[in-house]
Amino acid sequence: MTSELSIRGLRKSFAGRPVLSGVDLDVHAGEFVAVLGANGSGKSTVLRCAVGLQTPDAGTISLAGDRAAMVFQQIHLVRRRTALDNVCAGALGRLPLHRSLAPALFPAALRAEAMACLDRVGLAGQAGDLAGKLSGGQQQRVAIARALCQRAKVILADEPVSALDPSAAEQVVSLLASLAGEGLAVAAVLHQPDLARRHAGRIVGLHEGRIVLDGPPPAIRESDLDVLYGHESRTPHPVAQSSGA
Ligand SMILES: Nc1ncnc2c1ncn2[C@@H]1O[C@H](COP(=O)(O)OP(=O)(O)OP(=O)(O)O)[C@@H](O)[C@H]1O
Repeated sequence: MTSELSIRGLRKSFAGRPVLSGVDLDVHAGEFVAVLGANGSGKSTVLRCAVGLQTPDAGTISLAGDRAAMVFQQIHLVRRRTALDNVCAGALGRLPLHRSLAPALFPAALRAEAMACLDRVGLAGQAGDLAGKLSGGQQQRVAIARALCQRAKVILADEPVSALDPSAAEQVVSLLASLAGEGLAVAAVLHQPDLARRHAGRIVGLHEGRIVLDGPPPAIRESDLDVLYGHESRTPHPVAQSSGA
């Protein structure tokens, strides 16, 4: 398995308080990793460092491709633009400036690519709808299509379903799993262990800035999750790293 994202010895402190204390994590092509952990355990900081939104104090982050794309809980679409225009925005960084200034100037090839991305998330039929008129789940799928339009091989999603109802959440997590099935490397911070168990190939648990669980869902015991979320005082029993790391 190819490691598309490789994190080694990641450390980060805020105002002298350690938040990450040496995180090692690989995410491979074709893999959907769910990152679980209590509030404040450092999950978002790992993803934000991986995508370059935070600067680590120490450690290395290696990407096989040239970038990772990020999907957030706050979806950040331009509500008054169509779904298609929003997806095109994922490609703005690689357009010449004069082509990027307004949607009417976007090249036809980009529109076609954005359409294909919308099709991958099951929303080709909503391409012309204003983003602000779509449901929350549809908006998150548009944001995922926008990430696909960045042509990244790694998609990192930070609580992508925390604001969605259970049915939309299921759909979005299932979509992330299917994109991994197409060969992308996908990691998502989730606060829903049941969704992680149903859809992820691997669960990684963070506790006080360290990875303390790492394995396929059947290897993760309920008691391990209890410890992760602070229902028990002992540290979780570590699970062996999945193959290929
Ligand atoms: N930019 C920042 N400045 C100061 N402190 C920060 C910053 N970003 C994160 N922190 C702190 O670092 C700790 C870990 O934050 P992080 O967002 O990574 O945790 P998390 O596991 O994603 O939590 P949650 O589940 O609540 O989103 C928290 O105590 C948070 O307040």
